[in-house]
Amino acid sequence: MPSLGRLHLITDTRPGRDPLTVLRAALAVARAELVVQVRVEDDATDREAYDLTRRVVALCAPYDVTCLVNDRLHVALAAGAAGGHVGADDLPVGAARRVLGATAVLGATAREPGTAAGAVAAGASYLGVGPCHTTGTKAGLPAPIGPAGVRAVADAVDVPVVAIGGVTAARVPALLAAGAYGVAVVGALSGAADPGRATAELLGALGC
Ligand SMILES: Cc1ncc(COP(=O)(O)OP(=O)(O)O)c(N)n1
Ligand SMILES: Cc1ncsc1CCOP(=O)(O)O
Ligand SMILES: [Mg+2]
Repeated sequence: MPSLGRLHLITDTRPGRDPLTVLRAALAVARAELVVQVRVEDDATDREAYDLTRRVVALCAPYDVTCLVNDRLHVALAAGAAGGHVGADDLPVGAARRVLGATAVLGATAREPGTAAGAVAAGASYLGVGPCHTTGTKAGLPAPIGPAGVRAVADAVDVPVVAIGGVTAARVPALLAAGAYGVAVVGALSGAADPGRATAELLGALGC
């Protein structure tokens, strides 16, 4: 399995956003430190998810950047992505591993140590842990777990912990100190006036 990048860019496909422009800017700066997760709105069609993923895979290939697909593992397989990410409302981790195969990258969402250990035992190769901080990107989430919550999970598992939710460059040091391996962001790049510069700031905070 290839080593995992530390900066995970999750696509923002809300109306008015331009995920491919943001991706191009981030790729040029981050190169192989980047992981891209294609995440579409729940009401997007599989065809829309597939078309976007094909374009992302093509953009990532020259940089040797890993492309993952959120939730829709059949889209990941069909579009030639390196793997996927599942949470509590998606396929169970063990089933996701069977779908993707032994060598794929498989992320699972965890907010507490017991869930995290179970996900790793079932085949997760990394964990997305959060929300760490308040986020305006996804509604209906439980209260933020903060760096202390990240530490509790990181202490319980031996796979990379990727902190998510309200992550900014300024918040990265505390997350790393809590045991995070990397971070996943939507708004910090999608909402940035200069996504290339924002990528550089996040990488600098990550020590990349
Ligand atoms: C890296 C990472 N961590 C967590 C999530 C959230 O996944 P999930 O809980 O399934 O929620 P949705 O993203 O599907 O709305 C993630 N996507 N990536
Ligand atoms: C999908 C998801 N799951 C937990 S927080 C989150 C959204 C993160 O977005 P942002 O980086 O803009 O806070
Ligand atoms: Mg999900």
